[in-house]
Amino acid sequence: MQFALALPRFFLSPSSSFFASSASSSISLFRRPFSAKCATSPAAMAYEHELSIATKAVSLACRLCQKVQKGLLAAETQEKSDKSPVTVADYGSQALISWALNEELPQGTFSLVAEEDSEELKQDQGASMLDRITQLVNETLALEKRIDAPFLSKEQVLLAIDRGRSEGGSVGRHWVLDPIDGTRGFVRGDQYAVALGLLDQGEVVVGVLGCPNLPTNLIGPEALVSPTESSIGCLFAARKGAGTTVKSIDGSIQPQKILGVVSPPLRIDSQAKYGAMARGDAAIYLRFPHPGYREKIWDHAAGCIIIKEAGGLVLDAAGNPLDFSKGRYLDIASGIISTNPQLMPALLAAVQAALQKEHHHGERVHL
Ligand SMILES: Nc1ncnc2c1ncn2[C@@H]1O[C@H](COP(=O)(O)O)[C@@H](OP(=O)(O)O)[C@H]1O
Ligand SMILES: [Mg+2]
Ligand SMILES: [Mg+2]
Ligand SMILES: [Mg+2]
Repeated sequence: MQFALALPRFFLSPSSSFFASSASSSISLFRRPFSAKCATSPAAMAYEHELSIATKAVSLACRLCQKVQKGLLAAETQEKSDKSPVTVADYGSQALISWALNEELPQGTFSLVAEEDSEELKQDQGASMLDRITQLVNETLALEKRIDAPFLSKEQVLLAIDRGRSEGGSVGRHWVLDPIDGTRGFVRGDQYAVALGLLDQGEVVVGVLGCPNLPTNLIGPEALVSPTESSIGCLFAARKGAGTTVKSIDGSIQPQKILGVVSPPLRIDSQAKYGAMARGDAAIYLRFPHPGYREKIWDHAAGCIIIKEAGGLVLDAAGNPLDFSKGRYLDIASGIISTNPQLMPALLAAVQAALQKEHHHGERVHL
C-alpha cells in the first residue's frame, strides 16, 4: 500500500533547532518493521547471544526506570556540569546493565562506553543518592524472582557504573550505553529511552531501545482522532543482517498501523524517535544541534541500527554514514538526518540547500 503525502511526518528533538524540507512525494514508510528479514544466513545467526543478553539487561533497567519515574523526588535529580539533569535512575540503569552484561560475558572481555560515571556519587553530598541507587538496583534484581538474586554492595554499584569509562574505538567489541536517553523527558514524566548498542570493529551490530512510555500503537494527532486500544512500553531490537523487531515491554507483540497523513512535526525526547520511526510513525528525523555541539555515540548507536535494520538510513548532513569507531564522540560537522532510501536523496539535497542558505545569509532557517 502506498500513501500520497504532501509532507511526511517528521521528528525533531525538543532541545535542538532544525531545518525541514517540504518534500512532496508518494512514499511508503519503512515496510518491514517487524522481524522482516529471513533469519537463515550466517550473518543473521551472528550476535544472537549478545542480542539476547542486551534485551534482558535493558528490560531490567526499564523496570527500575518505571519505578523511579512514578515517584521521582527532587532530591533524586542532580544537575551535571553541562546543566543537563541526571537522576538516580540514570545511575541505577547504568549499574544494572553494566553488572548484568559483565555477569553474562566471558571474564575480562567486557568493555563499556557509557554516559555516566560515579564522581558525584563518591562526594559527601552524593552519599544519600548512592544509598538510594543501591536500594533500587537490589529491589529490581529481587523482582526477577530468582532464588539466588544477588545483593550488590555500594562498592559493587560504583564499580559497575565506572566500568562505563571505556574509550571504545575501531578495534574489538565495545558496548555503548545511554542508561536514560532523554533525561529531561524522563523527569517531566514524558518520553525517554534506555539505549544499548554493541560495536564490533567500530560498527554497530546490535541495538536495543527500551521505551517504557511509548504506546504500542502509533503516536501523534491521529491517535486522538481515532483512539485504539494501546498498551504502553515498547522494546525495539536489531541485529546486523537480521532486521528490527518491536514488542511491547510486557511481552505481547502488537500489530502496528502505518498511516500517511499531513501532520505537523512531532517533538519527543530521546531515541524513542528512532524506534517510533522504524515502525513507521514518521518518515523523517532531523537533528541539528547548536554549532560546536559534539554528538556522543550513546545518543545514536542503538537507534541507528534499529533504523538501518528496518530498512532506513541514518546519515550526517554531508551524506556520510555515522562513524562509531572514533571513540566516545561522533566526528560530524553538522546535523543528523534519517529517512527511508526513497526519500533520502531529496531530503539530503533540501538540507544541504538550507545549510548553504544559512551559510550565505548568516541566519538559521526554522520550521
Ligand atoms: N543542547 C543540546 N543539543 C543537542 N543535544 C543535546 C543538547 N544537550 C544535551 N544533548 C544530548 O541530547 C540527548 C537528548 O536527545 P534528544 O534531544 O533527542 O532528546 C541528551 O541525552 P541524555 O538525556 O541521555 O543526556 C544529551 O546527550
Ligand atoms: Mg545525560
Ligand atoms: Mg542521551
Ligand atoms: Mg542519558
